[in-house]
Amino acid sequence: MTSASLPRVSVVGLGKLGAPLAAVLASRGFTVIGLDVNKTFVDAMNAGKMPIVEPQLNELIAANKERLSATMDANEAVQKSDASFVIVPTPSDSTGFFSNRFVLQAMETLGKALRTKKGYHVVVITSTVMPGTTGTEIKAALEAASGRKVGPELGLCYNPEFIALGSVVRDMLYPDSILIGESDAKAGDMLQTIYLQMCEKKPPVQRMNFVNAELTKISVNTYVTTKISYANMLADLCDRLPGADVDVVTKALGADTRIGAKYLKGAMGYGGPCFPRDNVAFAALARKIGARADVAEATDRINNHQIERVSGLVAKFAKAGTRIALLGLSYKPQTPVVEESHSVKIAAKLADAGYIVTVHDPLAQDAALTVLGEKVVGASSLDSAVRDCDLLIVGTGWPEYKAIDPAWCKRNGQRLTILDLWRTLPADKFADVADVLYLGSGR
Ligand SMILES: NC(=O)c1ccc[n+]([C@@H]2O[C@H](COP(=O)([O-])OP(=O)(O)OC[C@H]3O[C@@H](n4cnc5c(N)ncnc54)[C@H](O)[C@@H]3O)[C@@H](O)[C@H]2O)c1
Ligand SMILES: O=c1ccn([C@@H]2O[C@H](COP(=O)(O)OP(=O)(O)O[C@H]3O[C@H](CO)[C@@H](O)[C@H](O)[C@H]3O)[C@@H](O)[C@H]2O)c(=O)[nH]1
Repeated sequence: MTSASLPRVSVVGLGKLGAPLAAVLASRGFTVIGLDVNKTFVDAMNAGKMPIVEPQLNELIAANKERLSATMDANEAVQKSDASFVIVPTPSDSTGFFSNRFVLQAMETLGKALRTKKGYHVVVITSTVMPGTTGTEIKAALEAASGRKVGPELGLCYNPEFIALGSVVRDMLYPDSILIGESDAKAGDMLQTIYLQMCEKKPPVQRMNFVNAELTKISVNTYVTTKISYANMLADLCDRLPGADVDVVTKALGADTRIGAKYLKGAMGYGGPCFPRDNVAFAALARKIGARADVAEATDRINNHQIERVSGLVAKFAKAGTRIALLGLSYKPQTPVVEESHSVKIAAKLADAGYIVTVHDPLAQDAALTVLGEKVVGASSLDSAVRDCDLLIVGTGWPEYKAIDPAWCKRNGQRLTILDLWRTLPADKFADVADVLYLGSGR
């Protein structure tokens, strides 16, 4: 299809997910206009360089700027598009539910703008929302603000993305499948057309009603985290069984095609903006409607237990007052994001227990120090962090840490203990100067 014959798209919310979606759509021939309430993001998109760490994002924006613009004016965004993807935050509230307050604000502004727009328009909710809310409060807010009924003149879809930070562009171009919850076939058809043009290989498209799509999104994450917590439960067992090695066991387990090898690394557990909150929301929903969610609750409990598991291990090797260097603060390598990072939680717990904690991260050190405040000290360099500690913890498996020089670990006649929570360092390389202890490996 030529650009002129493709639906024009607006993307509401130019954050970690919205900005890459706008760039990927433009790169596949769509004319895209971004809308955000944050002027910095709008100006940055128009200047061709977003302040977001994501591989290929700024290259795609620069290469496709003739089809990509941004505005703070909802009227302009609506007039210049046929479909609007809404990708605004849905933070967890105190009950564990995702709050729709920003989505509802977006329905209000988009709806008002739609009053003066002629012709068909589809509103696509991409933000992760609680099951049962697209067809109720979100639809009602859109209809009230626009003065139109969802139907032949106004489509509504729920269409979550299954992207992981650090591979957002690739995940959008090569998804396993596309999930569409639709108000009616006309809305779903338009969204399917957009995806079949956007994705490099034509993925299977799963179309259904809103609530099934909402439940599928949250179920994918709760199921995948169940695999991770299962691997961590095994790792805990392996810690205590001489000769056991969790990597050997999970490799063999993953070879069974009913189980599969992905997301089965028993190590520190999952963090980040999505996984930890999804089990909490799932369980809160189940409680509210009188169902049981034992698996989701256990998955969350095992994940939270990882912090105790590590602090218990530290206490075996070092007393309060010991100088500890904790390397890696982001919730996974290659991102500056520290939301729900186990490393940051471990740093806080150890500092509260009286250890003297120095922290290091290639990208996330500033973000982590904002959370941790004066409890810990930020390292001036990797080498000084390693040289000036009595116990070393590798909390996030950044590849950079493989290059740590064993000479930095030399201590006058003493051997340095290194707790390597993701099995990042090659233990043999340090054999002369340090004891590298891996979690999940029975001693
Ligand atoms: N980041 C991820 O890995 C990921 C993956 C899948 C799903 N999600 C979901 O996508 C949604 C957005 O996540 P994110 O990480 O991109 O958030 P983000 O905080 O990085 O970006 C959100 C953007 O929305 C803008 N915004 C807020 N209210 C607005 C409004 N009324 N109108 C226009 N813009 C508005 C903000 O200024 C910000 O730029 C959430 O529901 C999240 O759960 C995120
Ligand atoms: O075997 C594994 C694999 C991952 N993790 C941890 O799981 C977390 C999440 O990792 P990842 O999936 O790479 O990152 P996210 O960007 O959080 O993406 C997840 O969350 C998004 C938001 O819902 C979804 O869109 C994605 O499909 C889903 O993978 C990280 O802390 C990882 O260290 C493990 O502990 N063990």
